[in-house]
Amino acid sequence: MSEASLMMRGGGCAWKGTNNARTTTSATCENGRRAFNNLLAQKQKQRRSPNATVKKKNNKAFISSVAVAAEDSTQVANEIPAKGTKYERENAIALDAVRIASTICDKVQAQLMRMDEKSITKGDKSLVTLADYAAQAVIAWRIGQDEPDMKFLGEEDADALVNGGEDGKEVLGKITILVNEAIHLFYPEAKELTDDDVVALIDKGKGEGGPEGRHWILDPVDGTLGFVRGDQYAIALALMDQGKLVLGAMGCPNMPKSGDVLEFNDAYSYGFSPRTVSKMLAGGSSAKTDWYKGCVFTAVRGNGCWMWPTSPDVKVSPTKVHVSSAFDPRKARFCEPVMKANSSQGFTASVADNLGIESKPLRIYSQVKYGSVARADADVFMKFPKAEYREKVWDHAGGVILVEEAGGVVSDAGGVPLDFSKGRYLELDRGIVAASSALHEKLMQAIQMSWDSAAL
Ligand SMILES: Nc1ncnc2c1ncn2[C@@H]1O[C@H](COP(=O)(O)O)[C@@H](OP(=O)(O)O)[C@H]1O
Ligand SMILES: [Mg+2]
Repeated sequence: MSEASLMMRGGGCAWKGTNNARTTTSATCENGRRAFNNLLAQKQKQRRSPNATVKKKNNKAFISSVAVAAEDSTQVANEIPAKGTKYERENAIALDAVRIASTICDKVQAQLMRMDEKSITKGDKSLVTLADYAAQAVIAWRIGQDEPDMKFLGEEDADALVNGGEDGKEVLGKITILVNEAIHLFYPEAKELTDDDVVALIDKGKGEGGPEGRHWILDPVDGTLGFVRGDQYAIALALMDQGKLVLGAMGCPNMPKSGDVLEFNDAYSYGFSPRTVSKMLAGGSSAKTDWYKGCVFTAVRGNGCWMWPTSPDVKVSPTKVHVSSAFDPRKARFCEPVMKANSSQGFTASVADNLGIESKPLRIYSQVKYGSVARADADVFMKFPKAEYREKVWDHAGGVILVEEAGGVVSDAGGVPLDFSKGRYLELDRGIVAASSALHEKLMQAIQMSWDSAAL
């Protein structure tokens, strides 16, 4: 089906769940919006007040990075993202695909929070949910409408569903319902998909990648742990052409529009736990007509990084975002994984210390961290996994190009850019870092100092 024959229904993106689900979701959204606004108001009051002493040291860096973001993130008159570039069509497809998938993730995350659904443990002990499978299927479907012969490398496959007996069948049935609902929300005329169609779409992700030709790379729900905890997660899509990343589209349905509330540590000082706040924010962002959370970042090589509202119903122009222009590492703010098991927090603390960073780390689940660096909520991202851990391409592809196009540098700990053309895994020197080019250079020196004094 060509793009022209896929009719998008104008204006109607409210989720068509059962009445019950709808009422609960909108009540949750209303609470979330209220909690968000309260938190933001307190933040702003604190910033305005000359007597504000709470976490002053941390806030210095925080205020400077917010100010830089406000200054640099401009709406560029007459500039339309990706227009006239080689990947203009693919950019539109990727944005659309991620937006459709976001409606699924929103719905499933709200179900998980109400305990109407559960996560599933895969053979390798990692978590998966209905949303991981359904989001991969709709993204494969949307790309396939324009590129039936696409090559696709995704995190999920349908083996456990197909070989899972009655349980597998039941889960697959639920996924098929989610997939059809989401597709029809955007394309009411689209053909109803069967369970077999959905299996075939999920399994398109079994591609191997590599240096030749074009490959779409997808993590349908990156940061599944954040997702099941009602926290941050990302739908991370990228296109690689002849071994090079050329496009990224990353949905962050729970990312606050303002970086203020991303501040994990500070949430405690307002009487909310981060979990409470994010639970209240979870779900429902695609049905919004205002914009207080949720965004999709897109980037085409050479065309900058852009931030859009998650829902096409929010009629706001995309904003071009830039990495922080902070030059003094002492004012910098760094972000890292929440889970100690995924990155050495001792090592990043030592690097931060060498750089003179004064503020606490911003701990965020998933590739939302790359989005945070791209729009200058944070100045630096660091991840140092255990030596035996092999990073997968889909865990970074969508996010890396966003930071690069926002003016930043992403590399391994030896300063070498990441190579996504080697199949499903990345070959890395120790860890991954992202920062503005000015800070990246200093970061490399600080890592070496820490490395020399204490090996991981
Ligand atoms: N032991 C480990 N060390 C480093 N990364 C790990 C890991 N186990 C899982 N991960 C990866 O870390 C990702 C989550 O990133 P973060 O910790 O920054 O939130 C996971 O993505 P998924 O949740 O999509 O599987 C997974 O790919
Ligand atoms: Mg992942």
